[in-house]
Amino acid sequence: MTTPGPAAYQPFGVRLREAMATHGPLCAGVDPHRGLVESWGLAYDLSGLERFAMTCVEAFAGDVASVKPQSAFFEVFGARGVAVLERAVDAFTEAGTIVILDAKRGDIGSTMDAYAEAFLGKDAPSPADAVTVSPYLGYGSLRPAIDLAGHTGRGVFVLALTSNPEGPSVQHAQRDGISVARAIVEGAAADNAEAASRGEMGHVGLVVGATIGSALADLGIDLAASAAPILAPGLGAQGATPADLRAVFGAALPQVLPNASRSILAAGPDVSALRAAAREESERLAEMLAS
Ligand SMILES: O=C(O)c1cc(=O)[nH]c(=O)n1[C@@H]1O[C@H](COP(=O)(O)O)[C@@H](O)[C@H]1O
Repeated sequence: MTTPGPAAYQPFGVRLREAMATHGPLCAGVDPHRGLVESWGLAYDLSGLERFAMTCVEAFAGDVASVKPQSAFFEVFGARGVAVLERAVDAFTEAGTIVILDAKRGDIGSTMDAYAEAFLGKDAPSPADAVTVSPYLGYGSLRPAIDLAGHTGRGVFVLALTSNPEGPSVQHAQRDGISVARAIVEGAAADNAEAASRGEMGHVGLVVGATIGSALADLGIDLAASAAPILAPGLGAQGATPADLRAVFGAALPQVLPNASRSILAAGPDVSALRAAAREESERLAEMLAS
């Protein structure tokens, strides 16, 4: 039997909706780039990494709807870096802040099963509320993570239309007149259908960059109908603005978690300044959504 995770309380989409209503939609990135760590006056070593991560915990925990630690910047320090990541994830979780771990995993189903257990399972060392996953071994290969997340009140965010310029070469490619990205969105919509029938967001989220311009319309993609929470990176450092969100997402805007990392983290290392930067951005985004 699967030991209930947060599902004992509420499904992921419901928890996320509540957190966004309370704090605004911003998902604050925790990306300890070397340049940022050094600009905070910290050494780029394990102690600097820990200080950076824990400053983010102090600034963001309980103040934003969700955070997204980028695993790569912790993995670069080996097992001890991953231990710092785990401490940060645990601290955010303890404060009730939703953690979307940006690990972008994806593999054949049997291996995906192990990744799912590692990040979302009952015995995971520091389970996240959701994890980013790559569907480029086929959407169906993600089944173990999608199902485990559903059973434990957690979520996945499936890459659909990424913010990088190389993305369209794969994601816009078509088979039988349907783009790869549209097939992924339709997969998520099918997995979220039950939640959608209750008027809720589902547990299968999608990653759609705020930088993609008119791609949704061009590819005939209906994100609103997917009932997917939509993680939208690309604000700030990658050039997208809050105004772009409205143009890109249209009717799906209420499902969008705009993500910004470097543009907010640049306000550190002062905890109050960092917290204020995140709050201001989240308020600006909430106002934009309401207008
Ligand atoms: O999955 C992601 O979060 C992601 C997908 C994508 O299409 N583009 C993208 O930038 N990201 C991540 O979002 C964050 C963006 O950081 P900033 O550009 O500093 O705001 C990084 O952690 C990226 O790895």
